[in-house]
Amino acid sequence: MAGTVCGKVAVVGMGSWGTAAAGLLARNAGEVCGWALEEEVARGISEGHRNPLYLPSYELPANVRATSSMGEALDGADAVVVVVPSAFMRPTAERLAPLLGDDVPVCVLTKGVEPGTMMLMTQVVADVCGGPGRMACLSGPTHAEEICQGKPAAAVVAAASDAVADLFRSLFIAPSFRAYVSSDMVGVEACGAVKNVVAIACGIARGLELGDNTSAVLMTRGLAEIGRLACAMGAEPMTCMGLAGMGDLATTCMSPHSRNRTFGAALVAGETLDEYQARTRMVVEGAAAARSAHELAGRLGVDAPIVAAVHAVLYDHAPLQGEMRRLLDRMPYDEFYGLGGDAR
Ligand SMILES: NC(=O)C1=CN([C@@H]2O[C@H](COP(=O)(O)OP(=O)(O)OC[C@H]3O[C@@H](n4cnc5c(N)ncnc54)[C@H](O)[C@@H]3O)[C@@H](O)[C@H]2O)C=CC1
Ligand SMILES: O=C(CO)COP(=O)(O)O
Repeated sequence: MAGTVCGKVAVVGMGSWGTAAAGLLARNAGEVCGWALEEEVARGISEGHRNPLYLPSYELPANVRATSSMGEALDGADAVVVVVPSAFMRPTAERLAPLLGDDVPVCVLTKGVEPGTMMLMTQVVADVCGGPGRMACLSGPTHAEEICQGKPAAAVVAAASDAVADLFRSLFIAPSFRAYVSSDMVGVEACGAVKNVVAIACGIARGLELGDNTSAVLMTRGLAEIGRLACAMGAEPMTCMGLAGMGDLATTCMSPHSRNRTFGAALVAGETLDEYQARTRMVVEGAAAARSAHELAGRLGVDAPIVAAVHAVLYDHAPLQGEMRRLLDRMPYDEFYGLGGDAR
């Protein structure tokens, strides 16, 4: 029944995931008000209950509206969900800061690492808006296209405060959407950012028609790499085995809905990142994450060969086949090296 958890939730960013998330939240909040960059999106949702640019076939519940005024979206909100692409997180947080009440809880759905600072997305928002204790993140295998169709899915809400995690769990839970809880914010966010890089590698392999064994190897060794990086950042190892790690890696590497995987295949066909993003209007977070994850791996002394290969292809003009060859030519060491296995 609408409105049982809280009165108003603001959703900042009405792209694909913001739109689908608003539909979930509308079951448990009295009112959901989205902030959309595009006037046309705000109008389409408020007047016709559809987002004309992202997932236009999805009819939003009647208690969802949208505005291009951040002040109007935030006015009287009991909770805020932020879901703009990672590149716009800091400027968006700067707009949010003067409008956000001191104790209003904030849940970030964006996946990425800020270049330069190497902050995770909740850390960026807390850095600008203050109140790290009110922050949460939600991550997992949640392609917006399938959430809108009511197909079963699940995610994990991580927060330092149990009360904040419980609030967002209650806000997101729906008959076909399960929301688990965790206190490992670093683990959940690190997994969500780095799996997008592995998905680009899987897309490249698919474009090169390398077959299902290759995809499975990239996913499995990618998960080991995610584990090494996330743990070096302070994550709990088990988080990588969960919805934000293995779960999201699987859907992003296998699903035709994945922008990261599709972009990898498009690269093989000769399309550039800018061309792909302009054509689809959608964000490929793994491209930016490849830069940050590669730099983080260097800073933390973590072996991350798949991230390095994607980085080389995207930013050093390295040939795709050559990077694949380089990965294959590496000496295989202990399968769980860096994760409790021997250093041999
Ligand atoms: N689409 C999905 O199924 C899922 C997406 N995510 C994550 O959610 C985040 C947002 O992605 P999507 O909702 O898919 O977006 P999208 O790719 O569908 O749309 C792009 C979004 O960027 C916004 N935008 C463009 N320029 C902007 C600016 N200057 N300032 C603020 N916003 C601007 C657009 O208004 C639009 O909302 C990403 O981090 C993505 O990885 C996470 C889970 C699922
Ligand atoms: O994070 C996602 C699914 O959980 C979205 O992945 P893509 O950005 O590759 O579509």
